[in-house]
Amino acid sequence: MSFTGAVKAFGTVRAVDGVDLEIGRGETVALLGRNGAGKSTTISLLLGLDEPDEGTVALFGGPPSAAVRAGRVGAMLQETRPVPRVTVRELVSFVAGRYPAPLPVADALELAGIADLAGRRVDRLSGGQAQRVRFAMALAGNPDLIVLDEPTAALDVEARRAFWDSMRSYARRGHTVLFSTHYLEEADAHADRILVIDHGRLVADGTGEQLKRSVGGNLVAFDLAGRGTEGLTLLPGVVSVEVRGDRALLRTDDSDATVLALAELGAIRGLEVVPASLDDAFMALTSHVLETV
Ligand SMILES: Nc1ncnc2c1ncn2[C@@H]1O[C@H](COP(=O)(O)OP(=O)(O)OP(=O)(O)O)[C@@H](O)[C@H]1O
Repeated sequence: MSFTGAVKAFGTVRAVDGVDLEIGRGETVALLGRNGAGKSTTISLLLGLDEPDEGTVALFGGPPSAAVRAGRVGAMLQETRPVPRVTVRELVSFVAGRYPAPLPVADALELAGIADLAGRRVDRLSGGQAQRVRFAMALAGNPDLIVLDEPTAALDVEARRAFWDSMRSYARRGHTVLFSTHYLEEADAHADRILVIDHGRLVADGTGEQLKRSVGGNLVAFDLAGRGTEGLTLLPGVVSVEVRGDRALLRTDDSDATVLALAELGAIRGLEVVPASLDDAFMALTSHVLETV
């Protein structure tokens, strides 16, 4: 699949703002971003539910709508209205029947971990169960590509684990998987490749390790104790500055130099130096340097 200079705007909001992207067959890719970053809009373009205002989006070498019509794509989107009075098995069978070479329904239910719910009515399921039914619907056609928009949003820890196991088994069969998430840990644990999107732009593309390395370093935190944040971005080593309550968090690629400079300023109350975590890496990629508060 590819995006070439893709733009999608809603009024003045550029939800997708010039994205260039290639994803190969068999990759498991996470689309990572905060609320409103542009993940769902990217997915809509990919599925042909929306047209780009500029640029192009291609899926299996043609327009997304053609790939979807040919049954090559399965999707699990955030909002799907429950269909009353049908059972899980009926619903998944119905979806499978619209594809040229579907999985046996029992396999789709098994893969999604809901074999035991087959006879239950879909409008009487818990949020987590309904989520897994949507996953079974996405798998049902045995598509080459499966697209999952925040697939674990309604799941508890146990169900999440089961979900990722299922997703992995599906990916191991050689299928391409693209999922969106807010959680870097999830992306790192379950994707070969992470695309970080912020304000509609791709700000990083690589493995979890690569992301950590590219924005690594340390975090130096201290109590502001009422002082301002002016000039902190200019201190040696400092890459970005964030303020949480009365604490300043400086991301630095030279913590020794940063700490020495802070000491000279007398700004060492509650000083801490910790290695940047994956979450810090994500913050650094998607938060903007604060000059002042
Ligand atoms: N149909 C629409 N009309 C107007 N604005 C929209 C529409 N769809 C999305 N937007 C705006 O485009 C931006 C990107 O939204 P999008 O839903 O793609 O983000 P997201 O990363 O999926 O967020 P979330 O994690 O909250 O689902 C947001 O500012 C959103 O308000």
